[in-house]
Amino acid sequence: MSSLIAPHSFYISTSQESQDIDARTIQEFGIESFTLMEVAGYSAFRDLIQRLQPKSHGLFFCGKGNNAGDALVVARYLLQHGFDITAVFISGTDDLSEDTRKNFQLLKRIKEANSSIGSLTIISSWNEFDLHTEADFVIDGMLGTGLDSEVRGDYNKAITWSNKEELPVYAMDIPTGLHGDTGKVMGNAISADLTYSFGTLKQGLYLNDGPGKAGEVIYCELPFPNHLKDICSAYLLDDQYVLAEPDRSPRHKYEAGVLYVVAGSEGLTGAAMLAAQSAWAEGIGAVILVCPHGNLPIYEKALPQIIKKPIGERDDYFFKEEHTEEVIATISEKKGKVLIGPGLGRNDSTIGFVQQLLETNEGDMLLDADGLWCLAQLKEWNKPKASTWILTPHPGELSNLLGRSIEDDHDRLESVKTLSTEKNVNILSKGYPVILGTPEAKAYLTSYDTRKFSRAGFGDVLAGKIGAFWSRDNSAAKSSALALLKGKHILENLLKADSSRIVEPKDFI
Ligand SMILES: NC(=O)C1=CN([C@@H]2O[C@H](COP(=O)(O)OP(=O)(O)OC[C@H]3O[C@@H](n4cnc5c(N)ncnc54)[C@H](OP(=O)(O)O)[C@@H]3O)[C@@H](O)[C@H]2O)[C@@H](O)CC1
Ligand SMILES: [K+]
Repeated sequence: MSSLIAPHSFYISTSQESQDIDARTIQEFGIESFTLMEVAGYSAFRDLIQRLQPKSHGLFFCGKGNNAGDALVVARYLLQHGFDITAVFISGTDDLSEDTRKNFQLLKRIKEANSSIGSLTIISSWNEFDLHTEADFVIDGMLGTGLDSEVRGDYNKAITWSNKEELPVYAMDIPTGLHGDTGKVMGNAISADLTYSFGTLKQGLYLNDGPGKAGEVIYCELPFPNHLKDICSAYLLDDQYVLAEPDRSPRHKYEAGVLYVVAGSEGLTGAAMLAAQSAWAEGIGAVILVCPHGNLPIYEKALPQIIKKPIGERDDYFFKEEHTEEVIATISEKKGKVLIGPGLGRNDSTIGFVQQLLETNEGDMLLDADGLWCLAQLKEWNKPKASTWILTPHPGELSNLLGRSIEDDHDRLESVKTLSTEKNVNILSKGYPVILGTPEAKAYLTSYDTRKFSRAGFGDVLAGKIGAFWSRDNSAAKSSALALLKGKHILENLLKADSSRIVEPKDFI
């Protein structure tokens, strides 16, 4: 069982899922759509008013669907607070959705009733909009989850105009033109500084072009009943719910966790060292490096604190099939987790060794680097029933495991969900975002910039950390999440001290 229970504010939905939750809240639960729109707009307003210059001038770009209605609610509140509002209806005002039409009436009515509030200017088509209009900010209420194809007509012009101006842009729900599921730009998309995501976080905000287009994402709660939100199966990873690290004060050396690192052939010992050092730095009871005997002198010198278990003969510099039994006996000595892969190499006999180990070792295994390559060569994955696996592929390795290329991050998300469920494994798919898939068909996405971790060596450090956390905490998902968040915190601190700093794997040990 996955132990990561995300609070509802971290639920990620597809457009269809959010429309279903909307519809069921209205029809089954009995909250009217007009009320939902009011709550959406009001919660965006509450945040916005703290960011905007008092009584400044906002341009509200509106479509004709409910996304525009959200923007008009914001406009009504800001108008009452003395802001000047220019509402530009890209498709005119004749064909507005029912709730949006009502909000349009309310906006006009509030101005008519109060002459002392801000000014209200209505522009009924893009053609009537003066391109030299001076304003302080843009509210994007053109298209939300209703986007169904590449952006059409004057929306394109409004997006291009906005992207050329230097004004801050605040998007309602999704930046116009960004696909809510894939995060791809549909021909053209507005670049927002901030996006208010209503009711659930929209998946597209975190995939492909999403992070670049959405800017900061703020979740706005809507009165959806919790049980309806449970159709979501993706979540944003966050410290708030990934529980604090397990207790670091060991009662007995081995009770604080044992990690076997099966790694490091000749010429590739650096990877094994990074992984072992990274795990050791987490203060676990023991890190036991299981290595080909010939490489022992290198490790004796470089890793004095780490227990070494040399395998085979003094002239064995890589793992061979004949080592399988000895390795199984070694990793069965004490209860622990096994990290296999860093710097193993791809010798035929090493591949045979790894494959035998995968099929016969009943314990829990974390497969990284060459370990994944060996797995990908197998037609069938005969994972022993009792064992839990965590796989940590980068996009190329994920492609190998799938036996096909991956188109983009949306494809990667779908593939990780399917593969982890079908194969009953945990998959930590590296990339931006990192996607953590569990056998229960749940996916957790990182929200910070993981691109700094793409250089060689970071994978070994991450694998060491996951292994260390896993050796102390029995949940594969939580261990993976703790390791990711640890990297995030270290990165934030390093960049706080020096924002231009080039980070290296050893910074994260
Ligand atoms: N439902 C609720 O309870 C709540 C919903 N909420 C809000 O509603 C939003 C969803 O609203 P929605 O479903 O009305 O769709 P929306 O994004 O406004 O656009 C639809 C219009 O766009 C048009 N159009 C489509 N594709 C296009 C393209 N490529 N290029 C150009 N035009 C295109 C299409 O017109 P067409 O041209 O097809 O006639 C259609 O009329 C959601 O994101 C959230 O903000 C919140 O208030 C909370 C409660
Ligand atoms: K929008």
